[in-house]
Parts: sequence; C-alpha cells; structure tokens
Amino acid sequence: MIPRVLTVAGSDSGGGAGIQADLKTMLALGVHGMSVITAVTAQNSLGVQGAWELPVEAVRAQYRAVVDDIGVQAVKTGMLSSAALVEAVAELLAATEAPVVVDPVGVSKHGDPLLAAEALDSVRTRLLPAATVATPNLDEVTQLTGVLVEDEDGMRRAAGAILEFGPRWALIKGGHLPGDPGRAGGNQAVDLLTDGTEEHWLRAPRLDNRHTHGTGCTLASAIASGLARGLAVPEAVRAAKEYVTGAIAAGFALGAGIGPVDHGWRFR
Ligand SMILES: Nc1ncnc2c1ncn2[C@@H]1O[C@H](COP(=O)(O)OP(=O)(O)OP(=O)(O)O)[C@@H](O)[C@H]1O
Ligand SMILES: Cc1ncc(COP(=O)(O)O)c(N)n1
Repeated sequence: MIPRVLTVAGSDSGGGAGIQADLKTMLALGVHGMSVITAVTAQNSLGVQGAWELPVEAVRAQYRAVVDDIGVQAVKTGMLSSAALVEAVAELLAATEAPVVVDPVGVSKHGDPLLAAEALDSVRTRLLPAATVATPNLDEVTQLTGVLVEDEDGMRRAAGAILEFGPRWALIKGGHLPGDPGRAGGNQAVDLLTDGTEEHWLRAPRLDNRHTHGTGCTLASAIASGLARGLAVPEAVRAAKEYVTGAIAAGFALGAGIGPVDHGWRFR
C-alpha cells in the first residue's frame, strides 16, 4: 500500500510554503499526502498579508477524520499559530505510534509572525517531547533555547539544548549561517542531525538563489515521506537534504519578491 503522510500546518495561498509545499513534496516523493489545516494565510512572494486561525475543534476533527479511517505512517507539523493549537496538536500526537517530524515554525522568511510569542512554552514542553525529529532553523533555536549560533560548534550546543526538551533527534538547519567562505560552514549549507549519541553533518553547496520560499517546509515533509517509507532517521534526513538542495537549485522567480523552491524539479 502507498505510504500515507499527514501534514498539520498552515495554508500558503502563494503555493510555495505551508500545506501546499508539503503536499507537493509528498507527491514528488511518491507518498499519499493528507492535510490538517491549522490556519489560512493570505500570502505571496512579498510576505504574509493576513492570517486566520481555525478553531481547535476544526483541527481536532480533521486529524481524527484522517487517522481513524485512513491511518498514517508519518506526521509532519508546521505553522501552529497559537498556544491552544500547539497544545491540542501535541495531545493528538502523543497518542500516535507513527514517527512525527516537528518543524517549529516561528516567522516567515519575510519576518511575519506565524506563531504567537506566548505559544513558545507549549512548543518546548508539549510539542517537542512528541517529536521523532525536530527541525528548527537557527532563529527558532535561539527563540526556543536562548543559544546563539554563529558556527558549527554553536550548532552542536544548540542541538544539545533542543534534545533536552525531549525529541528523539534534533536536526539543526544551518541554512541561515553566514555564507562567507572565511567562516565556519563556508560556502556550504550545513545541517547537524544528532540524537545525542550519533552525529551526522549534512553538507551541500550553498546555492546563490534568492528564490528559497518554502525550504524548511519542504525539508521536513521530505523527511516525513522517507520515514513513512520505512527509512531510518539518518537515511530519511540524508535523502530529504538531497531533495531540498535540488529544489533550491531549481527555485524560480514568481511575483515581485522571493519565489518558491521547485518541488517538481526531479520531473523536469
Ligand atoms: N542557499 C542555500 N543553498 C543550499 N541549501 C540551503 C540554502 N539555504 C538553506 N538551505 C538548506 O535548506 C534547508 C532548510 O534550511 P533553512 O535554514 O532555510 O530552513 P528554514 O529557515 O526553516 O526554512 P524556511 O525559511 O522555509 O522556514 C536546510 O537543509 C538548509 O541547509
Ligand atoms: C503557512 C506557512 N507555513 C510556513 C511558512 C514558512 O516558510 P518560509 O520561511 O519559507 O516563508 C510560511 N511562510 N507559511
């Protein structure tokens, strides 16, 4: 049977990030994608013009509808908007046996808030403990742990601090590390995956493409797709990194601002 993967995230009307990025990634990676929509955003290449949260009841009902009938081999979470939604989703996830990828989305690439500040504590104490893999970027690491990351040693400290909240694995995304060849990371986009025992450094060439809308959503959904296919976490993350690197390389202009990564690059 085709592996089934569920994304619990916000809708991006521009189609580059959020639910839309997740479902496109899942299609590209050969799994059946399903969605629980937490919020609707009016969004394009220039930013987020508006966001409307769904009632907790609507989120719970979508989740139950999918899990009770169809079943899931992996779940991915993205924009959760409020403390009430974080808590409700964390409670649902605590009861699933499927692997869970938590992308603790805080702000959009344009700096628009996608999570209320008062929800951070629920992310730390309720959501992260339910994660098989947590995938914070460097800004999210600082918000969640207070650790400021400037080099690869900082990424190691950040991973340790994230693991203390209880996820099985932490994937620290170094996409926002300065790309100056003189600095740690240099002209590479470096991520660190660790469970506190094993350490896997994932390196790819840092691509000079400004059309990177949706990188984080795409990476997390690709990891969930690999896990649903039965890959172990390090293999799923390695395959996902390869997929997102290709998608960034093929990212294209759309609208007047930052265009999306190309989820369909392998078909072209
Ligand atoms: N310029 C780049 N070239 C190659 N890889 C990149 C580049 N920028 C980011 N990446 C990679 O993309 C993945 C997502 O990382 P990033 O730090 O951009 O996540 P994010 O900030 O959560 O994404 P988003 O901005 O969509 O929320 C990581 O594997 C990272 O290394
Ligand atoms: C609904 C939604 N979810 C997630 C993101 C983060 O993606 P990015 O950082 O690329 O803007 C987003 N912009 N919108």
